[in-house]
Amino acid sequence: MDEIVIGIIGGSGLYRVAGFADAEWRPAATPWGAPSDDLLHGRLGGLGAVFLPRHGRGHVHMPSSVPYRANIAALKAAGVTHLVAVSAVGSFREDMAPGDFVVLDQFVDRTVGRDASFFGPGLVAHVSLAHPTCPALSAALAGAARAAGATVHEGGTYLAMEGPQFSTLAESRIWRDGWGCDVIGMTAMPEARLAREAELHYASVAMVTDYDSWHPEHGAVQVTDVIATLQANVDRAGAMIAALPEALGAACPAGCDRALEHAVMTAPDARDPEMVARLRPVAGRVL
Ligand SMILES: CSC[C@H]1O[C@H](OP(=O)(O)O)[C@H](O)[C@@H]1O
Ligand SMILES: Nc1ncnc2[nH]cnc12
Repeated sequence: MDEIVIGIIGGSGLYRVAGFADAEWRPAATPWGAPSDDLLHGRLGGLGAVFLPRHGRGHVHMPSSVPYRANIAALKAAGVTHLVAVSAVGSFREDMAPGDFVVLDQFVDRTVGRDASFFGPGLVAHVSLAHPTCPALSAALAGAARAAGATVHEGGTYLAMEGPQFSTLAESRIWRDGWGCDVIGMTAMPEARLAREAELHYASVAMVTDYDSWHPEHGAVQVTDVIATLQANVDRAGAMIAALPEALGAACPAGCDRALEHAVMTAPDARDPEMVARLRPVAGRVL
């Protein structure tokens, strides 16, 4: 296996991580602009590690305006091979309670108008997204979350809504009762799509903060509930991240790092040279 570099995208409430050795914030630039913030480079349990707060320090980016492509491209360019996304979610399930961690394995995308691919006219590619997360990294992440003392659910379907408003009662009921989704948030898409295009091993852990709007015995979600639960969980999230290097080990059986192997459709002589140059930082391996 090539040298592992762990990437962490911190969601709402997770704007910094403690425990990185040799930590240094450094700016980054990509063909898709600047990422949400500088990247925190360091070492974690002997491995290279890079942290990026999805909304920026101080929470300045809306879910709709997070520069998702720049974020994934900057992490890839920083050498990240294994990417863990952390996010806050509402729960559609009684047994996925506030404070619990859910290691996601599926996503339903209800976002609109976000830039969801690195590819485009002049360089067309179609990766598989049937299994959007890396099974080996997800198992390691679940182990790390357990080691940190969290109640962990392995597997869960995340409904990605556009936001920024929370869902109506009718929407909440459709996604829960009709579509069978487990949790809801506003950011995992297009992040998961782009991680796959960038051939990263990708795993996503959702921290449940509320029961969205459907639960008859809980009031509809308010941002104050989300923040209160996140504040109570931030140390646990930090402990999970610290435990990750030791939990890693099993080789990926899914070939996440070769996702582009047969994905590019555009004939070599029909490719737009500018697109090819732009794509090199994320897809250079197959171009
Ligand atoms: C602060 S409540 C709504 C906000 O929280 C989640 O953020 P993230 O996914 O980055 O943890 C949700 O997606 C919304 O952006
Ligand atoms: N109920 C909810 N809906 C969307 N995003 C969320 N983030 C945390 N709770 C949420």
